Amino acid sequence: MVSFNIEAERENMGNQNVLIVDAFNLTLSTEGLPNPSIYSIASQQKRPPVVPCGGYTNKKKLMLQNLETNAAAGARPNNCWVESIRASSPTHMKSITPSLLEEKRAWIIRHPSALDMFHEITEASKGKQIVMFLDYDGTLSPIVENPDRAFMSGKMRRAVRQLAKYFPTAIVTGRCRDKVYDFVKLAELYYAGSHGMDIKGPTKGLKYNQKSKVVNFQPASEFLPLIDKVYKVLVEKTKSTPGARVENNKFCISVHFRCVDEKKWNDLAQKVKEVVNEYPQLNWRQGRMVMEIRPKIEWDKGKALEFLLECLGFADCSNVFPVYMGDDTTDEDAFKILRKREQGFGILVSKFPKKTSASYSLREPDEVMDFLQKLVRWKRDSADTTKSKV
Ligand SMILES: O=P(O)(O)OC[C@H]1O[C@H](O[C@H]2O[C@H](CO)[C@@H](O)[C@H](O)[C@H]2O)[C@H](O)[C@@H](O)[C@@H]1O
Repeated sequence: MVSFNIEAERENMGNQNVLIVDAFNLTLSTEGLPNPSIYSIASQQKRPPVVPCGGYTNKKKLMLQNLETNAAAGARPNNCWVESIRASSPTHMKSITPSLLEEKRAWIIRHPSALDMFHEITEASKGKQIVMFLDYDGTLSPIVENPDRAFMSGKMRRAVRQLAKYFPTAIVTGRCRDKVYDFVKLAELYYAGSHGMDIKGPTKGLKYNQKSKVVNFQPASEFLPLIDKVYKVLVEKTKSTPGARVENNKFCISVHFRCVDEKKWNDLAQKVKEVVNEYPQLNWRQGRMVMEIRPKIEWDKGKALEFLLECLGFADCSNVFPVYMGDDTTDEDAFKILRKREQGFGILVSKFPKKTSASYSLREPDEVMDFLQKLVRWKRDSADTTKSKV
């Protein structure tokens, strides 16, 4: 018998109702199962389930159908929710077995290390302007229990500062913009806080493109009073759950599960959902051990990336090469945009195989730093070569 970790994420976005089940993370007996490659189920009412390729045993089929039914009914089965939260931020790979290792190898072939593929990446960028987009938590800073103490190292800050000397660089985060600025402390960057709902350009002058505009954009500003109100309601409602923490991210709210006893996760999720259900203008998504409550508007990290490219004067350019690095489900919106535009690359930061639209992977923030430093050296060296030829 082989057991897998679980990841089942329900994205509850507007009228979408999507359940993604990641087979890497699904705790199932896989005895006699075919290759459990990554699959997803789009669950929309009245639409028949999309059955994953390949045959599955009845037991697995049944479980998938149950998940489907639950998602369509707007409910998440309790054990599924717990597993989904647990797997949103795995700390170790359970039961490493030959077939799991095989899966991991197959995943790495599909999403090779950006460090190993450095030459290919820089070759593909030749003649184009690289623009860097960096998520914060789990990408520039390691994941820690206390969100107020998610500091990035001095070495990482130096790497990002160097990076911004050569490439337009933006921090794109779920956090409140001011808070992430307090962590990063670099005035020469663009910052997109609250999942891109609060965007501001550099306050210290780096001008990369004649056409670049001054940036100050808040597409969800009318939601501010509502977010403040719901934040207070959530603080009140969750105060009886030991370890629960509610974070006001200005245009969105995070409810943290990381320090809550696993036995209380269902209960906490239920409380949060009850509050959110009271406000049809809001919805929620699951992040790493967190529920993120936000305005129901068509705006996300992917839209923020496109907006920033436009501000930088690269709206309809073919000579731009955006690179987006992130570790979380919300970063997938940006990875998808890059795929759609067929420009640049997404790099997923994860030690564990995950369903992703990113092209490459890096295991952890230290590898992100190595990649950024390498990019700076490459750019510097190519600038020196050009100079010596002149
Ligand atoms: O878009 P991001 O920059 O990745 O922000 C997403 C959430 O990040 C933070 O929470 C995460 O990091 C915490 C500190 O390491 C960790 O304790 C938590 O479990 C993670 O979910 C931030 O605190 C949240 O508000 C953001 O929504």
